[in-house]
Amino acid sequence: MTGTSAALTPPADAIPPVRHPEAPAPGELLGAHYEHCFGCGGGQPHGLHLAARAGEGVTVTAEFTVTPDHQGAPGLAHGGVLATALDETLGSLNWLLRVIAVTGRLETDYVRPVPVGTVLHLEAEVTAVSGRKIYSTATGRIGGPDGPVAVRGYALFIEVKVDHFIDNGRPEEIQAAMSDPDQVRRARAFEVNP
Ligand SMILES: CCCCCCCCCCCC(=O)SCCNC(=O)CCNC(=O)[C@H](O)C(C)(C)COP(=O)(O)OP(=O)(O)OC[C@H]1O[C@@H](n2cnc3c(N)ncnc32)[C@H](O)[C@@H]1OP(=O)(O)O
Repeated sequence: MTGTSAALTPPADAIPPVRHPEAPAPGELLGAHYEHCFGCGGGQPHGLHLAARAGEGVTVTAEFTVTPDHQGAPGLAHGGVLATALDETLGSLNWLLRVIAVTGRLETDYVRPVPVGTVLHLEAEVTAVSGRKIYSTATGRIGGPDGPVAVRGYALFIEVKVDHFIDNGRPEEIQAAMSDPDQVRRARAFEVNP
């Protein structure tokens, strides 16, 4: 069974997404937006280390290798970890819009079990924008980029100001991220257009 709730159906007056003119070129790796992000950061030994690449329009592709650290049942990926991979891939789309946004709602269909050692091939696209609301979908395939679908995700991201992070994040990490001498890395920690 598949499908999404009404909250994930764009309203009639939603508009198509507009790729930012300075978005990374199709084929370019996006890189980690924050070293300590569980989804993409290199500083998380058991994280997903998901690598996303810009596609055409407002689309991305990404890969994530399931390791023994990501198990739920013996030899199988944990469903929450797979949701994280979808969330991270969907979240990276907002970089192509150059909008700061957080996940408001994420729905997931689990279609096939995903064994440890599998490379999950993800693709995602923004389907519509309505004010602060960004609607997007993703699929994760196994056995290759054209292999069978194992997971699907549907999300609503909500645009926020950088204050969302500054006001709500733990001060230690906020201070550390803001005092990073690298201006681009400092901006991307908060997913801000540098
Ligand atoms: C290179 C890599 C780059 C970057 C790559 C980055 C990848 C990151 C991937 C991971 C992303 C995350 O995990 S983000 C972390 C997980 N998410 C969070 O922590 C968010 C926690 N929630 C919140 O802070 C808040 O609820 C917000 C910001 C989402 C919304 O609060 P708000 O700003 O007060 O806005 P609010 O008025 O409530 O909502 C605005 C509109 O959205 C709708 N709305 C809000 N929430 C929902 C919802 N759950 N389901 C349906 N609709 C919703 C409202 O009805 C309203 O519609 P209308 O009345 O206007 O029609």
